[in-house]
Amino acid sequence: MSESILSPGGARRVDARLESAGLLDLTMEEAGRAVADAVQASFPEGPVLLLAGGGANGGDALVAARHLLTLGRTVRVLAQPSKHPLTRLNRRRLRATGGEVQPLLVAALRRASASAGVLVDGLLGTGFVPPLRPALAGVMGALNAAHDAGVPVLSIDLPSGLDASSAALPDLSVEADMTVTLMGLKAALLFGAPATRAGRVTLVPLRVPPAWVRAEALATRPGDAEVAALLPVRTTGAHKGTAGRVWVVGGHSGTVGAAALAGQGALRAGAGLVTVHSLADVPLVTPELMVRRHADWATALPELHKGALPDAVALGMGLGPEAVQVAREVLTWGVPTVLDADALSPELAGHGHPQCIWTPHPGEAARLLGTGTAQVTRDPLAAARALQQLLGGAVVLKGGPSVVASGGDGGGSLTVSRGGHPGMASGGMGDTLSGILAALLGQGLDAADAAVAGVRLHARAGERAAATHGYGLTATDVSEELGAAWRNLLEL
Ligand SMILES: NC(=O)C1=CN([C@@H]2O[C@H](COP(=O)(O)OP(=O)(O)OC[C@H]3O[C@@H](n4cnc5c(N)ncnc54)[C@H](OP(=O)(O)O)[C@@H]3O)[C@@H](O)[C@H]2O)[C@@H](O)CC1
Ligand SMILES: Nc1ncnc2c1ncn2[C@@H]1O[C@H](COP(=O)(O)OP(=O)(O)O)[C@@H](O)[C@H]1O
Repeated sequence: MSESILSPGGARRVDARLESAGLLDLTMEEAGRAVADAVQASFPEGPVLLLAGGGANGGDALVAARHLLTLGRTVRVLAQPSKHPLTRLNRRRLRATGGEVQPLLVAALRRASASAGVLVDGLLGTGFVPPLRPALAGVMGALNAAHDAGVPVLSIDLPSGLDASSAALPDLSVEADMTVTLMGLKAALLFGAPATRAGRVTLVPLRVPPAWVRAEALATRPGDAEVAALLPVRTTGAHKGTAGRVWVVGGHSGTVGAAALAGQGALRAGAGLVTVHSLADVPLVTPELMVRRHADWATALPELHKGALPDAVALGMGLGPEAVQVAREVLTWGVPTVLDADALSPELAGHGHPQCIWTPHPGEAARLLGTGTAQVTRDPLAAARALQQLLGGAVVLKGGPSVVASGGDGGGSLTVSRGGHPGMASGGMGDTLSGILAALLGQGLDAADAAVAGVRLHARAGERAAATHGYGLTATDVSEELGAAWRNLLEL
């Protein structure tokens, strides 16, 4: 199922709608109950120590405490004073059902955590506005010390101290083993170092009208069944000429492998016929690949243009200094084109067309946007959107996970890919992706669908290959798993 990614502002606007419908109390009840169920399922032993901040995140913790009491757990709650009406109401409800609430003091936290079976972090959620005030810094330090001493930590909505919409790690944040996030995912749970603070993330969608959440979503994360529905389907009469003819334009002295890997990726992603065009000698990594060596691009490109054009092109992988010039000319053909590596230049802005897919990693994205890599990785969703506006077509901002931005009416769409594996951080992995994307374009998908499906296929193949090769994963290993990955997606 597709999941929404919410900004703090978006979450607040949904809350406001719930409040005006008189439903916010019920939603907090549902959230707190889901937290209690998660504690019960994942940390069934020992006393539960809950820390409640003054906002609704603390309110969720107080509701959870009440449900845990009714489940027979030993519960201890340390809470900050609160002005939030629902949080105050739930503090009264907890007391009325026999629960005790004590002030949130560092010394009390240290004492209580020594015997706790699990610590529930309900200090700060999406309402946190950095920088952290010193009073809570001591509490969070003691909480992290308890975690380091072996007490498992479950965070509500997101680890306290993280800015929900940022992939930059603050100086101090809670380190959780598990995060129960509510209504939608948060960027901080998906990208960069903050995501590593969250532990295992479980999304509790809450029974909120889905249209309210969708209307506020920054981006979505499609489920595998939705991705599978995008994949091309062949009739029994399919032949190599109808399964997509792909050209790879790339390779240069010293980087010929890049073009070969893209060709291999295209073949394994179902392209009927794949030809690598290069000025260098490209290794025939697989005999099914066709390779044409040209003397120079100035002669080769007009000649190629006179003949039958392919269904898709992947361009730029190891292509070298002439990449921009070559890309400019190939883009005039109007053929669906993937632009990668050396073809990712700001000089090409305005030269693309709607059936282009641009595939920068964060360093290339920074070069395209005229900014720094840190700025791209701090907010990959904003960077992907800005790249799409600059370049048009679809943009894949690569990473773990990758973001796909595409244009269209109503501002286009942003999606975040699932899965992948850190073993995919090895040279050539992006070349394989370019070949996959070109293969999907060649089989008739439009740029937006090819980007979403291709990125997931690549990630799934990476997961499969990593099960055998771990961190020793190569791009070739990933290519070899593409057929099985495709079948996996269809079987879900
Ligand atoms: N529909 C949903 O998704 C639902 C969401 N729900 C939950 O609501 C949560 C959002 O709640 P929220 O808006 O009340 O904010 P929250 O995260 O508790 O933070 C506010 C508290 O933090 C404090 N504080 C702020 N900045 C600070 C700083 N720099 N340093 C120190 N303190 C700081 C601030 O203090 P104050 O400024 O008031 O003095 C106040 O006490 C959300 O994450 C989810 O858990 C559920 O209830 C069910 C429905
Ligand atoms: N930690 C990770 N988790 C998931 N995918 C990853 C990870 N690291 C790299 N990848 C994927 O591997 C590919 C690397 O691309 P790129 O950096 O362009 O490699 P190259 O230029 O060597 O071909 C991208 O598709 C990226 O999403």
